[in-house]
Amino acid sequence: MSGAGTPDFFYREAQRLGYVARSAFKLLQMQKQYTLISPGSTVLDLGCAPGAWLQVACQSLGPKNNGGAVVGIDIKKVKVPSMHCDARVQTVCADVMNIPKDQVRALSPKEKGFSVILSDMCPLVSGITTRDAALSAELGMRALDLAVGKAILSQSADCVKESAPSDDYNSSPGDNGILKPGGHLVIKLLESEDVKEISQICKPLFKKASWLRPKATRSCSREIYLICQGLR
Ligand SMILES: C[S@@+](CC[C@H](N)C(=O)[O-])C[C@H]1O[C@@H](n2cnc3c(N)ncnc32)[C@H](O)[C@@H]1O
Repeated sequence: MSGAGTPDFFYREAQRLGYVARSAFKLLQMQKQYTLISPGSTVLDLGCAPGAWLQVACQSLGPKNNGGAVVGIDIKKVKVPSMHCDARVQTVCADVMNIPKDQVRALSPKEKGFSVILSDMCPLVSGITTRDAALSAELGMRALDLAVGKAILSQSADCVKESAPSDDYNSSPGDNGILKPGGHLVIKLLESEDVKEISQICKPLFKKASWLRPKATRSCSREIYLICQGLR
């Protein structure tokens, strides 16, 4: 709903087209601009409730005989929407900050990892701008850690900081990510100084990293998406 209590354009469109939330239009715009999901993609959707991105991701896989899979994780229990989703979509209720990486990998087809990782996770907004941005950056860094693994992340973070390895990214050699080479990663963040640092960490890891503020973003929101394409 819009601020005045009247449904806005994207809310009405979501209702008309059978999407469970207006956020569907954010992923639809990303698909149109970047074609992140293709027939046969294996998609991990972090923070998937209520399920609009699950719907768009499944639609983007095309007909069932193209194969592919969509796995959603949310701290809330999510029922797979009946519209626009099929048996290729499954959801798991878990805290992404705590679930072991191997457990997430085990959810991918043949445990081979994912070709697309989407994070639309956001913290419960307190209204304290710096606190909300810091929590959002933590969720974003966790998505990046799941994607590329702490080993690679610590190297890239050290290059950015030009300092000793950060304790946050201490790694073991076997700590690999679950995003396949060539894969794509989307991270939602709330604007702050931290987001610049996250994009600096991502740039050398991917062929391309760009920012997008989708048209469906509410004007009062500070959210912005980092679109990372083609894991090296
Ligand atoms: C903006 S909503 C996602 C909307 C979703 N992309 C859609 O289109 O339906 C953000 C979600 O992130 C989830 N979330 C926040 N922190 C999380 C965490 N640590 N683990 C799992 N989910 C989390 C919230 O429960 C919430 O459902």
